[in-house]
Amino acid sequence: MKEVIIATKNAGKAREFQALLEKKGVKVKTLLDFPDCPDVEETGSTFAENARLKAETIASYFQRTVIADDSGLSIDALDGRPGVYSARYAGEEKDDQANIAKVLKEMEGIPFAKRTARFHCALAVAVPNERTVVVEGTCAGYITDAPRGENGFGYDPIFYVPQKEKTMAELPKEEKNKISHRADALTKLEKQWEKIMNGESKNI
Ligand SMILES: O=P(O)(O)OP(=O)(O)OP(=O)(O)OC[C@H]1O[C@@H](n2cnc3c(O)ncnc32)[C@H](O)[C@@H]1O
Ligand SMILES: [Mg+2]
Repeated sequence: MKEVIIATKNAGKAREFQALLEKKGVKVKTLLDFPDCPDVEETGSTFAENARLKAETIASYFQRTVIADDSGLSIDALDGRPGVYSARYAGEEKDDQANIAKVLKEMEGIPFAKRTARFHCALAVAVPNERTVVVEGTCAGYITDAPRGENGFGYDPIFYVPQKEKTMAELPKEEKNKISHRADALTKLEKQWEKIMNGESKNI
């Protein structure tokens, strides 16, 4: 079975990539399998820049093809925040509960119709010494006024998906994986997938 390294230390993302890529017959390794792997500082100002930074650093570390995911939540009423700071919105500990609490506090009193938001996912595919490819996916919804559901990770319990009438955390994982920003971004790599798996990104 072919194998790909996803440059993430986020266990929630790791589970989703495992499920999404299993369907393509690809085995996923993540940085959770390589505890000595260096941390990459996310100094970019966009999801795309950060995804590229993570993918290129880790591809050069392993001298192998690596895919990185930089993602987050943009809320219109908060001028796009938490945005690229989604993981650390309430502090360096990357605490999902604290991040959710901070968002809900900032959204107090805002009516449902103005609680529009969007998940973003940038995926960067880096092959050592070749051109990096970056694609982006999104998923639109609304911020609830309280968390609901146990599935998923991160901001899923407060992200309401109107076409499902549920929060992302109330959806079974198979359902999330059909509509998520991550699934949308992966679709955009569909045509190049064979080349990526053969490490030929310059020909993409
Ligand atoms: O950088 P890596 O190691 O991949 O892990 P991370 O958790 O730091 O990941 P990001 O820098 O991309 O930050 C993304 C944050 O956005 C949130 N997020 C991303 N995708 C999400 C999803 O599908 N559902 C809910 N929240 C999500 C979640 O809080 C993440 O911590
Ligand atoms: Mg990160």
